Amino acid sequence: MAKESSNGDQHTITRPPPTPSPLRFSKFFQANLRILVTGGAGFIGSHLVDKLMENEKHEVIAVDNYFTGSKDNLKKWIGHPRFELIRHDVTQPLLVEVDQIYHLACPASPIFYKYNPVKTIKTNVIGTLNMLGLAKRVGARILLTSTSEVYGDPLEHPQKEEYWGNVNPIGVRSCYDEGKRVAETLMFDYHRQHGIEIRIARIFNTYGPRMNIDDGRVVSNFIAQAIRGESLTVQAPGTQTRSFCYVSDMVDGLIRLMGGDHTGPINIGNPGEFTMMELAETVKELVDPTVQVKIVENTPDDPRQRKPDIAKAKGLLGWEPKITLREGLPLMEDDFRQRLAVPKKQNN
Ligand SMILES: NC(=O)c1ccc[n+]([C@@H]2O[C@H](COP(=O)([O-])OP(=O)(O)OC[C@H]3O[C@@H](n4cnc5c(N)ncnc54)[C@H](O)[C@@H]3O)[C@@H](O)[C@H]2O)c1
Ligand SMILES: O=C(O)[C@H]1O[C@H](OP(=O)(O)OP(=O)(O)OC[C@H]2O[C@@H](n3ccc(=O)[nH]c3=O)[C@H](O)[C@@H]2O)[C@H](O)[C@@H](O)[C@@H]1O
Repeated sequence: MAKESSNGDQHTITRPPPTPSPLRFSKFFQANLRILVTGGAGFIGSHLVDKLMENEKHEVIAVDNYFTGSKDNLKKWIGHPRFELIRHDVTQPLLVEVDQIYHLACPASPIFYKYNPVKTIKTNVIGTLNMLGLAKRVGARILLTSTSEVYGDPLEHPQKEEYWGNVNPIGVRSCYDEGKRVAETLMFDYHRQHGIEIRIARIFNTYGPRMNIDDGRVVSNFIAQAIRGESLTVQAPGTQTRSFCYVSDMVDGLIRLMGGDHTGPINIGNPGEFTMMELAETVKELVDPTVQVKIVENTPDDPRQRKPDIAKAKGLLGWEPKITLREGLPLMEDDFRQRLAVPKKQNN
């Protein structure tokens, strides 16, 4: 049986999806949807859990090894009858009965994914294989949170989903960007070979409350530095660009992608593009105009520019971001001030 994929593109399915068990089949119509979120104790994962739990017809299972995530992010759900938290490493097989899988587990900040690159690539490859095996066994739909880093240091700008990327296969970032590229390949191979229902989101830089204060990513670094009265560390040359998406917009995009008819990959991100120097100046203006900005050394293979083309997300999912950077940064500042116990000065 050959059928076109839901995107109407060249991806051919060779087998129909596995039939859900009779109990789960009836549940689709009568009872709760059981949803697994891997990496559920992390930054995006915990916001996604919050949103999924708002629907009383959802049961949510969060799985995490707490490498970069924390139980604290999920504390309001622990003990809730529709919620379950499992300490588990996705590089090991997982046996649960679920209807949907949001597969987020993977360290995302460059300083963390470079800390143990072999573990990062195992998480991307073996972790994704395990979650696809689970999806195959139970007939669940699975969504992978891939990344704009699959475009590497892009030679096309803005980046469309059709662009194949410019990625260093042996660099210090490869455990992450090549790891996610293999994860995407595995998703499509399971889709074509076994008929698994897949969804792939290519996420562009996302920020918001609950990021680790010492996460190392640029927005969390600048906000924490400005609150502490330290210099903002702009990595040279400072003209490199990124496009920043607020976390509630991201979660909305992921849920629409999971619920829709399109496999993706689909870019989910905010097309507003800023140089790192512009970002530093904006944080300085909003948080503390007296802090200094200093140029520090950069790390190898840092992409020079990044901006999503979101025509597919708009057209196929009816999604576009709502929160601008100037609206999102103060929401993150409030959260960081609370956690750092540094109230805003009256004259700021
Ligand atoms: N935030 C972004 O800007 C961004 C951009 C592109 C893609 N993504 C992707 O989104 C997902 C979530 O990113 P995030 O920003 O929330 O990062 P995060 O580090 O806060 O969350 C990742 C979570 O995965 C968990 N984890 C890591 N390895 C694991 C393993 N082997 N087994 C089980 N759990 C494991 C961590 O403990 C953490 O809770 C990641 O897949 C990341 O690649 C994020
Ligand atoms: O969106 C994505 O696809 C990827 O984006 C980020 O990777 P990166 O853009 O390198 O994120 P940051 O570490 O926040 O760096 C962004 C830019 O800020 C600069 N930077 C970083 C930190 C800092 O203190 N100062 C600074 O100028 C970096 O040189 C870089 O140019 C995420 O960390 C990845 O998980 C994600 O997959």
